[in-house]
Amino acid sequence: MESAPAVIVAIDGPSGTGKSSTSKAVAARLGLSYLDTGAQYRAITWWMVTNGVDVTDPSEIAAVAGKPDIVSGTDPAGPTITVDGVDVAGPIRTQEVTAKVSAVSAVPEVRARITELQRSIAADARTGIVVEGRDIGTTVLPDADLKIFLTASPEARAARRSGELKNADVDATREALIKRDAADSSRKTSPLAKADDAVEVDTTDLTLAQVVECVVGLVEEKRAAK
Ligand SMILES: Nc1ncnc2c1ncn2[C@@H]1O[C@H](COP(=O)(O)OP(=O)(O)O)[C@@H](O)[C@H]1O
Ligand SMILES: Nc1ccn([C@@H]2O[C@H](COP(=O)(O)OP(=O)(O)O)[C@@H](O)[C@H]2O)c(=O)n1
Repeated sequence: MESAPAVIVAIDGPSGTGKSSTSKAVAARLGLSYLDTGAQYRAITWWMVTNGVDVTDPSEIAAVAGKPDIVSGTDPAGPTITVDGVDVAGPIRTQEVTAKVSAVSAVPEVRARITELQRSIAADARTGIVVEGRDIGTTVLPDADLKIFLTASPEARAARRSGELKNADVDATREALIKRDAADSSRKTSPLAKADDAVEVDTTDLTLAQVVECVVGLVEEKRAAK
């Protein structure tokens, strides 16, 4: 029997809409690989900060964008991320990296490098892959079999995020999210955007389990039609 063709799923949307949790669960359920592209942009930002690069200067960022070696492990049960062999899963989630990542990810040389890495990881995924980010459906994998664009109200997103961070103030978290989304949506090179052929799912009043069911159903429909 021939094995099923690889299926490529792109999941995009603003921060806190449930991309990572949904993508991991869908990939695990369907036996697919999983790639968190936000973690890659956070990793290159962490490297810039650690190496004293002035992240307010795009030309300084561009000049060293090719230096760090970023490797992503794509098992949805235990995704990993290293920079030059160092495990950075923890350090990439600090407030400092979160505050600086939009500036670094807006630099075209950074996007070109990370996009190439993402495409090669997707091409290597034997059974297929769920790739989550901001520009996967529009730019990185425009021929994906299924594109999902997750949304949720800023209040729901801030409540979810501040639930994860100890002592986080919901209002401050909401303002920070809105600011980062605005930066990500307004940059020139491949901004956060819904692809014309993406299915939009508003997760404000859905549980994570409901979102996962919805996406698994859509992937299965696409697989059946392949
Ligand atoms: N539909 C949902 N309802 C409630 N909480 C959710 C839902 N989806 C995700 N979450 C929670 O919200 C937080 C942010 O989700 P995450 O998947 O990291 O979002 P994103 O990757 O879009 O930033 C996590 O703590 C996650 O468990
Ligand atoms: N495909 C992507 C994914 C993330 N990013 C950038 O990386 C940042 C962090 O992404 P993330 O997915 O870890 O963010 P959270 O929503 O998890 O907080 C975003 O705010 C964007 O600036 C991007 O530019 N393109």
